[in-house]
Amino acid sequence: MRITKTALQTLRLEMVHPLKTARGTYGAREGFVVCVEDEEGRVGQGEAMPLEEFGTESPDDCERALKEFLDHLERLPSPITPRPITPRPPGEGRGEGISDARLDPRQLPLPLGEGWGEGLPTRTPAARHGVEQALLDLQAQRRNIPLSQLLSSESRSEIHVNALLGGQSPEALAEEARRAVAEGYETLKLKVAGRPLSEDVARLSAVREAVGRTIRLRVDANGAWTEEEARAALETLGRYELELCEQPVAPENHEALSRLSKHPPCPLAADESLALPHVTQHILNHAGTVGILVLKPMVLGGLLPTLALAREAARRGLDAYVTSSLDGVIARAGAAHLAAALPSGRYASGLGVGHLFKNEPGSHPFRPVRGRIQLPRTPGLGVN
Ligand SMILES: O=C(O)CCC(=O)c1ccccc1C(=O)O
Ligand SMILES: [Mg+2]
Repeated sequence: MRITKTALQTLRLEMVHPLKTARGTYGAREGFVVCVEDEEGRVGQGEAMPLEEFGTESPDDCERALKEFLDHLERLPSPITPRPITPRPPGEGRGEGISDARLDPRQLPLPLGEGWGEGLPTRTPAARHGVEQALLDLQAQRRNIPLSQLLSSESRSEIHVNALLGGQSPEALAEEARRAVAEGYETLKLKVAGRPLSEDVARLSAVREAVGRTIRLRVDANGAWTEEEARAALETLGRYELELCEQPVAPENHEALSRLSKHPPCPLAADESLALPHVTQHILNHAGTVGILVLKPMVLGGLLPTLALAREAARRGLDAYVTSSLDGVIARAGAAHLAAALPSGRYASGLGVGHLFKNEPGSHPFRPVRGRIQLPRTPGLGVN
């Protein structure tokens, strides 16, 4: 494979209503679309949508890094020859499109191995994500298989997604929750914390009352509770039967996560913590810190490093699910292919956010229907 042409475009995503989280309020998102073309005229697409407060580079650093990556790709003296993907022998667990050895950063099948320093895979994870995704799209197209199949030969054909409830008042939330359930969603997610606990109790109880007991409810505190607040909040909110809570306390505070996990009213999931490599290592090495990882490919530096982390987590008995970081269709499409290729599909993915954007394309395969995304069977990413 030879890259004959590359292109970089800016992408601005306006939100219909600002999304309020305990970490900040998002009115718009800004990033880049990367295109790479091979010698036969196929085009691969990737997205870089930095989210600095979640540990990615700034938009300026992202743009600089993208230009460097693309310049490097165009100047490669010899064609990139991705090594053939060897199927795993039967009886060795899940079949893997990409074998574990090739997920080692130094063995990446793409010319993106450099820049993996200490800690984070790269100091510019969003840029790396964009370029890697475009190259993977191209690679899957050349092999005539969907991206999910390139990532795992046993990828699932559909994934479940959660509805993200953006409402503030109990009434607005209850209405949104009813609509989501009527549409077919079985898992709902609600942002909590950053407000008095009594408000969150009223909000959660309104949602639980609106949807009944069979619907899974997850909450996300975005790291805003102190350990004591988290203990009280989880105990109180836990009465409404929570599927899990994302990031109850500050990302670096793995001691608090471990203590909270001792008698948890619901399972705990690490999200922002995974932007801190030493905390991720701690979580992997110490069973019982948290049971679930929330994987954001944009923060983790791409689909392959994220898949490597998910497999490592599975080997250590941890579960994981994929969410976007409020990305555009291209990045969500990549994340959906990845979600289909994860070792476990037990937890719904956080990829149902398209309706939050003003300029979301009208019809595409990654818009959830009845709370599910059917992965397209077309080669590559499946986005035009
Ligand atoms: O999980 C979802 O449904 C949407 C993703 C989401 O909540 C999110 C979006 C942007 C930044 C952070 C987060 C988060 O999960 O904390
Ligand atoms: Mg979260």
